[in-house]
Amino acid sequence: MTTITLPAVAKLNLFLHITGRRTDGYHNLQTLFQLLDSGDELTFTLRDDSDIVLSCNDAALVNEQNLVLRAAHMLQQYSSCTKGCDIYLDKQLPMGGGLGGGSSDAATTLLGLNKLWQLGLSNDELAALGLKLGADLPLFVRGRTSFAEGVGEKLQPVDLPERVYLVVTPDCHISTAEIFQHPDLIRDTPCISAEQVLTAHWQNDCQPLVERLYPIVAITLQWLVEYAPCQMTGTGASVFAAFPDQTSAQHALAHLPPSCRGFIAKGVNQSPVWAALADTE
Ligand SMILES: C[C@@](CO)(OP(=O)(O)O)[C@H](O)COP(=O)(O)OP(=O)(O)OC[C@H]1O[C@@H](n2ccc(N)nc2=O)[C@H](O)[C@@H]1O
Ligand SMILES: Nc1ncnc2c1ncn2[C@@H]1O[C@H](COP(=O)(O)OP(=O)(O)O)[C@@H](O)[C@H]1O
Repeated sequence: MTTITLPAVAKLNLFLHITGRRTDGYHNLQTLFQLLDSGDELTFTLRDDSDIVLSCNDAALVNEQNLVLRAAHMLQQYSSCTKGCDIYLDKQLPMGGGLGGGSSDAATTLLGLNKLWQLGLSNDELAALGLKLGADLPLFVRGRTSFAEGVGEKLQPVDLPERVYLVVTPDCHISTAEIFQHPDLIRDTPCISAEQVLTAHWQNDCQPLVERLYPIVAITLQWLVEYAPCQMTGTGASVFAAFPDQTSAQHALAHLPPSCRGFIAKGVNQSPVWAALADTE
C-alpha cells in the first residue's frame, strides 16, 4: 500500500455550554459534537525520502502553519519514523467557521500516516498527540459523535438520530480567541450530567455575543429560522438547522442569501474515516 485517500469530515456543536474559566486562560465547556458525513479529503502517498510535502487545491493553505503539516511532522518526530509522504488536501470546508475543518484534517493526517507508515500507534496515543494541536483533535481521531467536557477532550459517545443538516456560513471571520477573551461572554452555565444531555436546553453560549459583535451572523440566523429552528456552531460564524428530509433542506439552500456559502450534510454517529481506513486493509 503506497497511497491512501481518506475523508476529513466537519462537526457541529449542537450545544456549547461554557461552565467556567480555568487558571491557564482556557475555558471549561460542555458540548454535544455532531459529526457530519462530508468535508475535506486527503490523499497520502509514500515517498522514497523522508520529506513531507503538502499540496492543496487552495494554494494559500500550503504553509508550515497548516495543521496537516504540523500533525505529520509531530507524528514523524514522535515515532522516530524515517519515512516521508506527499499529502494532497482537497479543501472544501469553510475555514474558521466553527466546523472544525483544520482539526479534522489534522486528525485524518494522524490516522492516515499511522497506517501508511505502519506505526501501529493506538487511538489513545493519537488522540493525546492530537490534543497538543487543538482541543477538537481528539474528537476527530476517535470519530464518534460525542458529549464532550474539559476543553473538548473528555469524550463520551452518544447515538443521535441521523438527521439532515443545512450548514450556512456568512462571509465574516471570527477569532475564537477574541470571543473567549470578551468580558461579556456567558461563562457560568451550570454543568449538566451525561444523563441530561438529550433533555437539556441546547444553547450556544457564544451566540448572543457573536450576534452582537457580528450582525451578519444575527441576520443569517434570522433568515434560516424562517425554514427551521437554528443555532450557531462553535464560536461561529457558521449556523445550522436540522431538516426532516433532503428536499426541505434543498428548498432552503436554493434561497441562500447571496453573501453566504451553504451545504447539506447528514449527521452521522461514526465518522466515515473509519470505514475508509478499513477499506485500505
Ligand atoms: C470552542 C470550540 C468548540 O468546538 O470552537 P470552534 O473552534 O469549533 O469554533 C473549540 O473547542 C475551540 O477549539 P480550537 O479552535 O482548537 O481552539 P484553540 O485554537 O485551542 O483556542 C484559541 C483560543 O481560544 C481560547 N479558548 C479556546 C478553547 C477553550 N476551551 N477555551 C478558551 O478559552 C483560548 O484563548 C485560545 O487561545
Ligand atoms: N488544514 C487547515 N484547514 C483549515 N484551517 C487551517 C488548516 N490548518 C491551519 N488552519 C488555520 O486554522 C484556523 C481555524 O480553522 P478551522 O478548523 O477551519 O476553523 P474552526 O476552528 O473555527 O472550526 C484557520 O483560520 C486557519 O488559519
